[in-house]
Amino acid sequence: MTQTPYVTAPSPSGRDGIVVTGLRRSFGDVHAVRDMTFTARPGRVTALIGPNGAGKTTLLLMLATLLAPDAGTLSVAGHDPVTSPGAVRRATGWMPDVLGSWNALSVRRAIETTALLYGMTAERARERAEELITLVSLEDIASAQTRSLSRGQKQRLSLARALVHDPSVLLLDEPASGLDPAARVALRELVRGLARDGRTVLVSSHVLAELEELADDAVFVEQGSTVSAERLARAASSARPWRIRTTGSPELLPQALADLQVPAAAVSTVGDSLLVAVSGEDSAADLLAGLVHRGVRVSTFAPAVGDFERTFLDLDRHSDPAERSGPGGDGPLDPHTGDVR
Ligand SMILES: Nc1ncnc2c1ncn2[C@@H]1O[C@H](COP(=O)(O)OP(=O)(O)OP(=O)(O)O)[C@@H](O)[C@H]1O
Repeated sequence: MTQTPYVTAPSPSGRDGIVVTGLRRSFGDVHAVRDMTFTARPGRVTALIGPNGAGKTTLLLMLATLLAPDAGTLSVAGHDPVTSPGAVRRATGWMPDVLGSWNALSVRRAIETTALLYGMTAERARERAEELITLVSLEDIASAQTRSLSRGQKQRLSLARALVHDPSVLLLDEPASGLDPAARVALRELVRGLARDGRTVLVSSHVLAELEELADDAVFVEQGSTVSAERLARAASSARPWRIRTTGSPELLPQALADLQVPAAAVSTVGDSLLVAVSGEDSAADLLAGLVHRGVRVSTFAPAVGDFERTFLDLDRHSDPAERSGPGGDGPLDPHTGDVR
């Protein structure tokens, strides 16, 4: 995707972002969304993180006016999706996890048609389609029928359609799914640029590694409920593994760790690294200073996993098993696949 996105200043209503309070939605006796409360702020990318079945898509559908809540309040760009769906749709770009497209239309015509549905003139719709085709790098297949697109190409078309009316709020459900590594990097740059211009971006994914570099903020969801700030703080303060690699004499590091009275149970070996469980950034800084002081030549000293992943795994460790029966998310999340283990 190109680095020169077509973006204009978002509408002033974008200043309001997304505000969700006490949201609930059930399907029969399946409580997909039990109690969600969070804010996604303009100018920032907010990650919606949770295992399969946690209620992310159900939430996004309610924000996009496509599903009515049973209880709670919602505000999108200052409008209520229940009472003002038209205003919310004008302000919101929605990228679903699976593209529903007009199979026989070309990529170009599909975007033009979306633009016409948003009330643009035929000429403006043609211009807008070209802008977006360039933006998401679909130039080579602009004339191809959408039925022939690969999954990754469909994702790009879906994003282009979400951006047609230059929305101030973007709801992206698994946007990187099916993209190759280069396209993922381009998507990240594009989405970050859209947020920098003042848009509110809410991105759902269960692949945490993907979200680490994309998002500014995170909302964690488990079994239909957002995780409280208190539980997040508890998770953040618990011991986490740091990866340490050294050059030079291999016995120096274990010796220095012993001198620093790091318990043997806190140390494990993975490949050519040691993983050391450390509580908090200050302790990590002290440990690094201690190693260097003892002459250890440290070449790598970093958290073994990303922040989102660590927090999610810690949440799982600290959760009450009695609370863990629900419509989904019954086991810990595999941070790479997002599957429940
Ligand atoms: N229309 C529906 N009818 C019945 N149950 C539903 C419906 N939509 C969702 N559910 C159930 O609600 C729960 C939450 O589903 P949802 O799709 O919101 O989760 P998700 O977090 O988006 O999951 P994933 O990461 O797998 O996409 C699941 O148990 C799902 O089976």
